[in-house]
Amino acid sequence: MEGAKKEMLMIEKWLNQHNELYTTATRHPFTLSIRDGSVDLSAFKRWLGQDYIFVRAFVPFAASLLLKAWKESDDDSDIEVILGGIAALNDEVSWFKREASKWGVLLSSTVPQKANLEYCRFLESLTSPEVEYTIAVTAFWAIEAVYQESYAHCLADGSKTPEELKETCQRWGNDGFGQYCRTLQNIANRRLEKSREDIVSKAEAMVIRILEYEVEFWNMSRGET
Ligand SMILES: Cc1ncc(CN)c(N)n1
Repeated sequence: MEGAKKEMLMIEKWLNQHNELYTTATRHPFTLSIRDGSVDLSAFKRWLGQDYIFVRAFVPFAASLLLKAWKESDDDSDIEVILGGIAALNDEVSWFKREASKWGVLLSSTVPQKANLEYCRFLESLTSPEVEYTIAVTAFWAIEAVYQESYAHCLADGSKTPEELKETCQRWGNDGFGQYCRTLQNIANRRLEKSREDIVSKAEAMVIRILEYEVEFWNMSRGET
């Protein structure tokens, strides 16, 4: 419409403001090496073992988010979206077990590295009832979005992703997961629009921390820690 200026939504605004950090998280050398086919398979196996541990901690966080949505959300459909996400995580746990056995990664003896332990501890802190739904759902979106963006890039035009890693990339890079992340983003934006200034600032700080944790998580694939 002529003359009408569209207000930028909160998350879009943050992604512009923190573009450098977002790009570091979503175009990390590890995922770029998958995309260009130069990936070191031992790095991939390290990532696989560590991510299985992370996902196991992510499930209780998602469950706590479901409880917050039930208590605090102004829209009933949020619960269905989050429940769908939890169902996908159920599949994800089974997939990790199958994939680990395919690659000879022994999950039972995989020791969580420092960056993973710290990220999991952070997730656990977000399960507290004192953490508001708006903050938690924004965190949930950010965590899922980094994987979606990173792995979709491994499948996009010009990628040379090895055949045996395409299924991994599909898991988070598929269109359905992309749509799910956009729905989470819409929920977070809707809540942020209605939130007090201090909640919005807290949510922004949360997104920055998550992007930093995600970068540290990818860094673990180098196996230096
Ligand atoms: C570290 C991390 N971040 C995000 C996701 C996507 N669920 C994951 N599996 N692992």
